[in-house]
Amino acid sequence: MLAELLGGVALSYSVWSIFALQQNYRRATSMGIPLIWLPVDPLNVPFQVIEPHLFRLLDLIPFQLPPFIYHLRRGWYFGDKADTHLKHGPVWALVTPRDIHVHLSDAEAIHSVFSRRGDFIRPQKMYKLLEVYGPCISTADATNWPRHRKILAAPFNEAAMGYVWSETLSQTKQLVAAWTSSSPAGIASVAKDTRTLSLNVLAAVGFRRSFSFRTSDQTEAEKESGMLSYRDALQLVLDNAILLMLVPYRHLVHSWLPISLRKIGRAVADFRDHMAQMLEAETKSLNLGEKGSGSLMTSFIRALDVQSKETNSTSVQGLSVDEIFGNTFVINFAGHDTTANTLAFSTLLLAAYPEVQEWIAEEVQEVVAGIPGDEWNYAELYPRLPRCRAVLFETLRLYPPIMALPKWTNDQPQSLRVGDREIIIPPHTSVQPNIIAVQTHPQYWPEPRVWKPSRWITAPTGAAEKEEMYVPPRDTFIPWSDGPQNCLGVKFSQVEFVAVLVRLLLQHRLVVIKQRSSETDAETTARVWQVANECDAQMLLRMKDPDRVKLKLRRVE
Ligand code: HEM
Repeated sequence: MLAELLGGVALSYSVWSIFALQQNYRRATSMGIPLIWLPVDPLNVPFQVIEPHLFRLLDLIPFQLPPFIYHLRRGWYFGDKADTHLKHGPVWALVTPRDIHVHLSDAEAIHSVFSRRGDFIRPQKMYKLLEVYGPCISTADATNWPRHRKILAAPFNEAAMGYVWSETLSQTKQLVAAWTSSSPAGIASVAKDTRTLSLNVLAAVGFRRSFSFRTSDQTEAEKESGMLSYRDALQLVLDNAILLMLVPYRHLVHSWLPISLRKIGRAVADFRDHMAQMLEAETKSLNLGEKGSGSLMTSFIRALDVQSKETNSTSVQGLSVDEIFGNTFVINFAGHDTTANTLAFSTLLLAAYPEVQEWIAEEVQEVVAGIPGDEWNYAELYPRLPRCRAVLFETLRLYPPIMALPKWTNDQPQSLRVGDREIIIPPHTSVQPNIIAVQTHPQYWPEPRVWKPSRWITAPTGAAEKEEMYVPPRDTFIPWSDGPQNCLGVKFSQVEFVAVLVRLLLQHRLVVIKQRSSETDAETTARVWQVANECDAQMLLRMKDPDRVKLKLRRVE
């Protein structure tokens, strides 16, 4: 009986799929671009659940599978780079029973999509899952997004960047101390340590919660007033973000649940309590006419104030308490693993290429020469470190945390110029600027697959200080997106990254621990390269197993 029922469901689903696929294919044909059909949509949730298991089986099949299988694998963008665009051109589409997904690698067409916010909209329904604590900038509709953006952007100013700089230097100093005293087997986990560093910087800068650095082997949870500390609660929340996006946290506190799930539920509740306490303390301080802590929270509460003062106004101007909580979470979510993963990729690559470390150290030594560490001034030093920024840019070019951005046409057909053609994209169609493709396209980048930070420095003069950053053609480098809805943390992540490199490489070098004494330098480099390029994409691009490479930090005189 059950088998018959399941068979019936499968048959109905197949019939519907064939019918819907045919309809979408007909709609897509009107664009006159190359089309690749898929039997199931990559965004189909049940498919997403079975996808990793399915591919574990498919990978065992010894003969060639039909070509469409390739685009069903999650994170296919990373291995593909610009290959599908080189085969089919700057615009092509995947057609599925559910939708049409247009992919773009033409920089000018991408620019047009980013600039026309009302024509190519952010699919806010897809982002709804981010509302763990409340509505936020990423889920706001077209009317509300400018209000969120204005309030959130205000505190990302130069004063805050100075704080990012000094806090990162202090965190990295502690990281260097921990790494130089690691066991002969090497640093336990570079990737976990860069996550800790990134979280500590966010907590301090965003929310004035300062924590000392601790390595991945120091696992004991800290308590604050009987709750998990701000950092531990947030870490657990972010580590389990995908689960929390699927299961509301109020369902994770029941006593009959396994302790591991209840712990997550507790952490979410504790983090909410921390936010409520911060809100109360900041409100009190502002009501007393004080300046507040100067954190993001201070800024948000000022916005809350605007709203309550304007009760006669019909239009909402500030943020509600739920929106403050929602945005606090989303800033942590958006700023944590993006930066941490980029630091992890760069650390491994720098270790694999000692000559790049020397190149960076040369710049750092020239710039900070004779200035004591506690007087390294952000405004003076940061602009004079283009080589450090070059390492960040080159890493993001090859390893962008978000590989393609989902945009959607509104309820009207949209015309888009791609090269010398004008195409008409049907309403409600997914249009994806293919970030990794445009950043690795040989039309824009020579030796596109080579990690070469020096490509970002123009007219090297030999004197590191006189060098300038290369500015690539518009929208050929877009890891932070572009246009009005670009990343709010662009400068934040750049300042943090540069400060890490300055502190790390001024007097130390990263060294890969050889697997055997006969391993040559070329073999070591190839091994690290392989680990850095075995990636998966859960929500963001990340290395599958970075700890397979063991590093140590050596002091140089
Ligand atoms: C290397 C580091 C980073 C990368 C590559 C990155 C990338 C991106 C991208 C591609 C978007 C656009 C997403 C979309 O349109 O769907 C975005 C948005 C955003 N990012 Fe970042 N990000 C980074 C670091 C940060 C940091 C450090 C923060 C905050 C401290 C941050 C906060 C945000 C916020 C709030 C948005 C939403 C902006 C809006 O909707 O108006 N990001 N980021």
